[in-house]
Amino acid sequence: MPEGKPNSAGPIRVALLGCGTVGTEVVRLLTDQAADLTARIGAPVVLTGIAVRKPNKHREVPAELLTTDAAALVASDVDLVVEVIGGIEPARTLLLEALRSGKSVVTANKALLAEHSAELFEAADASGADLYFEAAVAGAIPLLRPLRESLAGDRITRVMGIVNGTTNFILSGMDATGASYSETLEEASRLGYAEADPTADVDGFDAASKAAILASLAFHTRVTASDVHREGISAVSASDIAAAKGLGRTVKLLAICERVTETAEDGTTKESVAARVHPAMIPRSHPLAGVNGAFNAVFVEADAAGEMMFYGQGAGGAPTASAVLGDLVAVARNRVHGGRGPRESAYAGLPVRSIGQTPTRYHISLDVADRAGVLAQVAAVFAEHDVSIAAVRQEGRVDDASLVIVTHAASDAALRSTVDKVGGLPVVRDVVSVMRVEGEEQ
Ligand SMILES: NC(=O)C1=CN([C@@H]2O[C@H](COP(=O)(O)OP(=O)(O)OC[C@H]3O[C@@H](n4cnc5c(N)ncnc54)[C@H](O)[C@@H]3O)[C@@H](O)[C@H]2O)C=CC1
Ligand SMILES: N[C@@H](CC=O)C(=O)O
Ligand code: NA
Repeated sequence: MPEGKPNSAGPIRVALLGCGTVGTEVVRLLTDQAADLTARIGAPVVLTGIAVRKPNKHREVPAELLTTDAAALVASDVDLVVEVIGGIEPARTLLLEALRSGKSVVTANKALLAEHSAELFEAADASGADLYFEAAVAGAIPLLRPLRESLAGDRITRVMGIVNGTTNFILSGMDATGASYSETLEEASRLGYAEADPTADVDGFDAASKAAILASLAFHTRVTASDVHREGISAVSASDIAAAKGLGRTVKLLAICERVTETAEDGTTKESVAARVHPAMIPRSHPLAGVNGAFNAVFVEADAAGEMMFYGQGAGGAPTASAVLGDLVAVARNRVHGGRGPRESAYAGLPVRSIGQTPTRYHISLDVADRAGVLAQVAAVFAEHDVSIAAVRQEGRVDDASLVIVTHAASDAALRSTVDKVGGLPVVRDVVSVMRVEGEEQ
């Protein structure tokens, strides 16, 4: 259907690709809320087929709609394709096919969007179809629509928060009850929070994809997952959590997307963007410290609006399906009444900086010999590498002591070589914990 042309012909015909945790809930909401959806859209929604891989698996969905031929379903007479399969292929090929033939797409697939949004948007533009993906970042929380639409008149400078429910569930469990990493991960999978391969969660790939999507929207620049510095939580130990607690902090996996403005000597300014995902210690008084379980929370800072916080359920079948349905209604309304949602906006084309160019603060906890001069030796190594110390705490025990150091902002490379050298000092028994620090005054 050409762009903007209203569909007064009848119902909105929808194909659903995938029927796992999210897909099942999408079908439930479409069924339970059919009358309200019809009233809100101005036309009934008809689910014409559900593409699955295992048709004999028990599901609470109409069996007669199931098909294993996703390509044929996409090629059939539908207005809208909802994709909740996940992963790159076959989702990419199916959605390109749908968009090229003028069918609008709603997807929750952050992995795909963080790698292939350019070709997906190109295909959507060529046919005048819509591409909506609110569920792809922070589950139920309306975040992408505010960035794409509500804040389109402002200048966003920073987007920072917790965007992965599984890792937040694990870290808050470790912090609150000392629960083990593996037990909590199993529970997160059972509750439908984790990705099909939970490595995507714990190694930070999922959060990095989300950071790429957020940075692209916030800074009108194409940022892909490979542009995002990524560290997961698999190296976060019970000692890190204990060290954080001892300092009135907690550990969270953060996604941080920043607009960086540098002023040259001649007064000219140069802008770039930086995006990173890593565990960080934050003060327990910080609003993100109280975000527990599978909840997500994201701060957005913009020049005119100031600071905003978006909070809610970031994972799980029903919360994610809520976001999918919201997009489905928006796209269906566009079909019924004419018009089209926003296109990709990558006009700014800002360069993306590497983490090496983005200084951060660090917490380092060392087991050291309890003897005079240890602090001086350790401090000398920091000075030698130009890593400035902001605070030091030393606690003596009978024959050894712990030394906790918090640095001022330092580059990743400088910090790594400092820690390597400090770890080799004869007076240092063990480097107990090294972690970035966020959310405090510099
Ligand atoms: N579970 C959650 O909390 C959230 C998930 N998402 C995203 O939503 C998407 C779906 O996630 P879940 O429902 O949790 O995953 P899931 O693994 O529970 O469901 C995916 C389903 O797709 C099926 N599938 C795989 N290949 C297929 C194919 N070729 N044709 C038809 N079906 C196929 C699988 O058998 C599975 O049943 C993913 O992109 C995920 O990243 C986004 C936000 C939250
Ligand atoms: N696996 C993801 C699901 C939602 O995006 C998460 O844990 O956040
Ligand atoms: Na969302």
